[in-house]
Amino acid sequence: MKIIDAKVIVTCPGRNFVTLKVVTDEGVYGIGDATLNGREMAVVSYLEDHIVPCLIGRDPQQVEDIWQYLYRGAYWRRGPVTMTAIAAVDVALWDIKAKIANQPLYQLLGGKSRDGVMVYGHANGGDIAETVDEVGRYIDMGYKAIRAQTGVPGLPSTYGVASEKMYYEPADAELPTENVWSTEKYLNHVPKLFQTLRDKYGFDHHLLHDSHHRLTPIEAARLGKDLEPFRLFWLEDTVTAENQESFRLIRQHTTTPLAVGEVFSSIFDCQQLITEQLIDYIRATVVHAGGITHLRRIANLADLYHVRTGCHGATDLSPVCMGAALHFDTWVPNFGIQEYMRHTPETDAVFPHVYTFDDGYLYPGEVPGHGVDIDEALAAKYPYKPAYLPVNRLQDGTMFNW
Ligand SMILES: O=C(O)[C@@H](O)[C@@H](O)[C@H](O)[C@H](O)CO
Ligand SMILES: [Mg+2]
Repeated sequence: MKIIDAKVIVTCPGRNFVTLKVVTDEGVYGIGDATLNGREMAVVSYLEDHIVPCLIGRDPQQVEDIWQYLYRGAYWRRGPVTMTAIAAVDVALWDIKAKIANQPLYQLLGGKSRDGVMVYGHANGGDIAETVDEVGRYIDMGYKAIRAQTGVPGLPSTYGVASEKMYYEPADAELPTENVWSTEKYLNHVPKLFQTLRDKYGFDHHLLHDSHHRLTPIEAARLGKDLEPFRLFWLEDTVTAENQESFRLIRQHTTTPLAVGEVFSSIFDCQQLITEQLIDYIRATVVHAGGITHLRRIANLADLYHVRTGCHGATDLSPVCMGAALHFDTWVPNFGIQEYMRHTPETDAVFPHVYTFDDGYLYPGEVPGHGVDIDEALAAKYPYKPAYLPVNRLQDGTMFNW
């Protein structure tokens, strides 16, 4: 079997997605997500100009060898653009391999470790009252785990709070919008949200929160301690994790479980966090961390250190990524939870899929492959539309983390 074509499909059904379709001489094809929110066209070029020419003529069944070729052969290793491009190839090849085997992808990874994949949804509100109502709505939809994000008094905007409740889309402008941030206001407010949530709903549901890279280690330690009475499932992205050692300080002060890693692109981004047990959940996912082949390596390392998976699953990761991640989640022994920020009906129409949601769990489906396709004709109706993620400044104008 040989790869005879590999095309990059850019579509924007409400937001941009980049998809790689790998076609073989026997008619079987596989698809992979290559979406990097706000930097999509960098991955398009990396694929079209530097990877696709190297794929033509290769045997698509050599998933590992092609991964190694694209990683070691790049010379300039790692980084989000490189690893997202490699991920798209990897997922497409796993899709082909499972179709050839006439098996759902999870069977090729080692079979089911669980029937359903527990997911968490995103409840958000402009203030505590609205956020509490939104959490109630997710409970009514059957979710066992809900992330709660609320507006902060005195701040015009904050991460994770949007007018559109079901489909949060942060890439909101053709050039980056400038948000304003105050850690002091945020730290004073968030504990009140979780106090109110626990008072109203008790402890029968998992609650999660995302600080979105905006704290220093000692601030993260303070927030973790303040939230301990509310027993969060996890507190996410407290501190940017380029300096993995900085998580030692947080760990010394709080038992609130820590999650990090949605921006990680390789095992080296989290090796110390995992081996020193500085985190409880690793958020890396198939589309940005080198595909299933590399994510398995991360999960296997994490398993040795009691760290569980918590794959990223925001709206800007396409249904192709979600489908592949669900097969990974169905297999991985040290599964924690899967993020599930739903896609719009427009997006779902471009990416027909067999995965289903029921009572707080996602199910990958039983068709051969990862169970997601792309309607190329429909995709062509939605041309690329430049969109940037916002940037963040402190109230004195200092550039900060978004
Ligand atoms: O945990 C999350 O889902 C967030 O951190 C994301 O919404 C993130 O902001 C986006 O994926 C960025 O494109
Ligand atoms: Mg996050």
